[in-house]
Amino acid sequence: MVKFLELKGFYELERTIGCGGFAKVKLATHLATGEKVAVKIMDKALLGADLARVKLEISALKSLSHENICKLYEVIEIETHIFLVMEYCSGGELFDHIVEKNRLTESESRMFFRQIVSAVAYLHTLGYAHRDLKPENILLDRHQNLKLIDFGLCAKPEGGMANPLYTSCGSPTYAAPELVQGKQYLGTEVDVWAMGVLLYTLLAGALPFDDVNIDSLYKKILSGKYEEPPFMSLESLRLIRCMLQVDPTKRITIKELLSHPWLTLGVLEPVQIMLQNSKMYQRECIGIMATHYNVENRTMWQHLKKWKYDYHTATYLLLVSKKKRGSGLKLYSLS
Ligand SMILES: COc1cc(O)cc(Nc2ccc(C(=O)Nc3ccccc3)c(OCCC[NH3+])c2)c1
Repeated sequence: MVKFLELKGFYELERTIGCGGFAKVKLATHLATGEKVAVKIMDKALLGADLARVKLEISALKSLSHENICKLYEVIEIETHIFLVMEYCSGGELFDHIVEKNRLTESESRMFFRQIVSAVAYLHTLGYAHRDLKPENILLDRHQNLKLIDFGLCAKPEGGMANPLYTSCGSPTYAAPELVQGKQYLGTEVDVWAMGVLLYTLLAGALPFDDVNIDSLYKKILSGKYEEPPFMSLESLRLIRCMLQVDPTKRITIKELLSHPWLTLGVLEPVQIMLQNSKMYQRECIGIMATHYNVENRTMWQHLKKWKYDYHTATYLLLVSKKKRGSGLKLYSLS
C-alpha cells in the first residue's frame, strides 16, 4: 500500500471500507486521541475536472455541523492527493441494516426517518441540496444514529435554493421524474422525492420503482405508480403518496415534513433541525489541548477558532465527541 509520509505520526491507515470512482475510503486511527476515523483518499491525477466538485464538497462540509451528518475533521492536501478525515460510522450502511431485517417496523422506520428529515432540512436551511440520497449514503454510528455521507453531488445553486439546477446526477432508482426528464428542477424537491423512495424502502424492504432496463425504470418513475404493500399502514401510505408526487409543485415540502403527523406519531416534539453542542465540553477540551501542547488556553482557542481543519481541528472535534460519549479525555504524545 502506498505509504503517505504526510500522515506518518498523525494517522495510522488500516483497512479499506469503501471505494468509489476516484476515491478510496480507509479506516484509520487518529493517533493523538486513539479515535477511529474514516479517511477519504483522492488521487488528484484521477480527479481531473472533478477536482472543482471536490473543492465544492469540502467547502460545504466545513460549514455543516449536525448530529446526523458525517463530520469532517481535517483536510490534508499534498501534491498528488487530497485526504478528507471524516467521522467513522462504525454501524455501517443503513442499506445492510434493512437487508438484514428484510424490512423495518413502522416505529423503527420513524426513528430513522426523523433523523434523515432533520439532516436534510438542516442542509436545505443552509442552502444545500444533497441530490444523492440513498441507503448506501446513510451510515449508522455505534448508537444507531444516522449519518448522511457523500456530498460529492451536493449543490448550492447561485442565488439560493429557489433557483433551478440542471445537472442530472445521482442514482436513477432514487431520481425524481423532473430529473429523469432532464427538466429544470429544484434540489429541495428532488431531495424530498428521494426521501420518499427511502421511506418506502425502509417500510417495504423493496424499491418502489425498480427495473433492470433503464428505460422501463424511467417509465415507472414518470408514471408515479408503485405497489402499496398490504402490510403498510394507511398513514404511512398517505405520507409516501405526498412525497412521491410526480408533479414537484404538488409534492410535500421539507418544512411540512418536519411536523407531519406520521413523523410526530407517538413522539412529542416536531423534528429538530439544529442540535447544539455544549459550551462546557468545548472549554474543557481546549484546556486539555492547551496543556498537552504547553500553550495558554487563549492561544489554543485563537488557533481553533480559525477552523483551519488541520490536525488541531481534528483533535478538538474528536475530543468533544469523546466527551459527549462520556469517555475519558486523554491525549497521546506523537511518536
Ligand atoms: C460527509 O461525509 C462524507 C462525505 C464524503 O464525501 C465521503 C464520506 N465517506 C465515508 C465516511 C465514513 C465511512 C464509514 O465510516 N464507513 C463504514 C464504517 C464501518 C463499516 C462500514 C463502512 C464511509 O464508508 C464508505 C462506504 C459507505 N458506502 C464513507 C463521508
